Amino acid sequence: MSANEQAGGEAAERLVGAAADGEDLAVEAALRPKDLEEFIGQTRVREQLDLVLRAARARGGTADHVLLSGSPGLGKTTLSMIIAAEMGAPIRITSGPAIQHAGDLAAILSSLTEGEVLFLDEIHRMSRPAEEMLYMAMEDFRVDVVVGKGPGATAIPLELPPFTLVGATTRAGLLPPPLRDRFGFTGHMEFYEPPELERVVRRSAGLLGVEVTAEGAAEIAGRSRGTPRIANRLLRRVRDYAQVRSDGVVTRETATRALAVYEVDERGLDRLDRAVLNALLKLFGGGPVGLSTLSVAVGEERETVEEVAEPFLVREGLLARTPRGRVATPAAWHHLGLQPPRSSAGGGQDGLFGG
Ligand SMILES: Nc1ncnc2c1ncn2[C@@H]1O[C@H](COP(=O)(O)OP(=O)(O)OP(=O)(O)O)[C@@H](O)[C@H]1O
Repeated sequence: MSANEQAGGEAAERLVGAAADGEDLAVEAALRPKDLEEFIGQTRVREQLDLVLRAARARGGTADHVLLSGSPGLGKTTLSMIIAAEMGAPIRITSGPAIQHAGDLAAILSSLTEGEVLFLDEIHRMSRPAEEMLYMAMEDFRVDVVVGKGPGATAIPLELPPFTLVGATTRAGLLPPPLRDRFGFTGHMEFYEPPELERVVRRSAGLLGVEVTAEGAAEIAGRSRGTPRIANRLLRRVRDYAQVRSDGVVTRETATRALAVYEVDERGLDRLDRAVLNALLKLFGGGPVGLSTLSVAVGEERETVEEVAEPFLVREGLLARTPRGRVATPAAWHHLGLQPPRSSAGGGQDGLFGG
């Protein structure tokens, strides 16, 4: 298991981790919007996709291949299902890591029906030979199936029905250009704004039969790190709290109390995030400090700090990665209610953050 996967696994266990955990998988199907109209936010991608799909429908053809990039939990799987639904087509779901041999991909491709949507999650993690087979399949709707080995091996061409590939990746930059170029449309999914997440929370509460006030939804939305999956997960934990400790209604107060129990603060930071900031501010005066030293101080693996905690802290403008080490921003001091020391306030010292 790579450091990346390990960190991803850790993330899945966190209440604010963006990767899906077992409970998410069980309830997500019920919470997924079924068409573009119902899909909240992502205005640009939604409008662009709407045009692509309408045009394909008007031509009576199959939609172009679509690449969706963006962090986990932003709705890539949901959008792929919507694409299939809008095209009135069935969908087949698989992922890059599940396709280790070109033969695995050939088996899937050869069983597709005309117009079917093939959703390939984590497309950047496919094996090289499978990737090369995919180039031809995407462009010419044809694959060469190699039979036999060594000098006697022969390639048997196999015609495929036209299909739509929807590829999803957290890192579009990792895709080889020949693969990227074969997608007719690329949609980049952004993190959601709090009002959009508020709508996600209210919609999900409706589907789960949970009563939520506008303030309650806003409180959960503000702690959801721009991610619908996290918003839905926090909603379920707040619902539990509301059922056990109050009258079942999710208000601002129940949300605040429940998320205090789960150690998710008003900005969506959890125990690990705060431990990193605390160490950086209290032990190292705001930095700069090296990643290894910081990790030892927190009692976590280097990879956990770097891949699980830091990306969100950087995104939130609380921590900066500089050539000299990790540095806290003035916002970090403010968030933890601490006063930056005048002379050694991390970036303030060298004017990185304007003193
Ligand atoms: N725009 C949206 N409106 C409402 N709910 C959404 C939206 N986007 C995502 N969700 C909800 O968030 C959950 C996670 O979405 P989804 O599984 O599509 O994310 P993903 O990007 O495919 O994640 P991963 O990369 O981990 O596979 C789903 O339950 C879905 O209901």
